[in-house]
Amino acid sequence: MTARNISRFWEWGRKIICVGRNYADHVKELKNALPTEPILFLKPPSAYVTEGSPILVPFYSSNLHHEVELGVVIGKGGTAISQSNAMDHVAGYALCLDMTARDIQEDCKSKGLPWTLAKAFNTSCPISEFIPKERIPDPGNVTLWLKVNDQLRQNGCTAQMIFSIPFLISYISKIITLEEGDLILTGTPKGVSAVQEHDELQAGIEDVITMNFKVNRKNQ
Ligand SMILES: CC(=O)CC(=O)C(=O)O
Ligand SMILES: [Mg+2]
Repeated sequence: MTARNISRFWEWGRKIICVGRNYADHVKELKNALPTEPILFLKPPSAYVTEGSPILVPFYSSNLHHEVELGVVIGKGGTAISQSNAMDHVAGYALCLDMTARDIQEDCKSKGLPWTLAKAFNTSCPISEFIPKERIPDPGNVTLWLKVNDQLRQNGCTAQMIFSIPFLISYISKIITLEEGDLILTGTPKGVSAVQEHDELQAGIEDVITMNFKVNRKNQ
């Protein structure tokens, strides 16, 4: 059997674990309460979409939002990983969008229902190429940005995260065993907004990477 290549981790069928409300400015813009512990939810591997394929608006939503996030790709699995060892479990990073059907999320929140329909639909996790760990020496201090049709909507620094990457790896791995190829989405800074069919999204991490996606017809 040929060895699998971590640079195509999205083909492995591993977990996508997402952290919500990890930036105070985004918590404020959505009028949510600041979390005292990380808020976690999952996306299935079928949520992945890579450049060249479109983001599809789910047929049941009329308010699809972008959320630009730093993704952490796990290179070495583990359970109850300590914060001090956490970065040894990281293979690299990916720039990610946590596409969110905001109208559906608000409805789920008001009814006390899970966020699956709002967060886990096909193409809800656009990702960049794999970024080897060495290319981001300090993931706790990099700037992420996102433009819609050339207009800057999000521009935030990972230094503003409420829960750091080592803390998140340690916290998550006490609850959900991490495996090689898993991806952790670390939350979005402020500036989330709606996208429409035919919009063009561009996002980047400083001078490390950029990625482009088109928004396309409804996903049904
Ligand atoms: C309110 C949210 O959708 C939480 C989330 O995903 C985030 O990044 O924050
Ligand atoms: Mg998010």
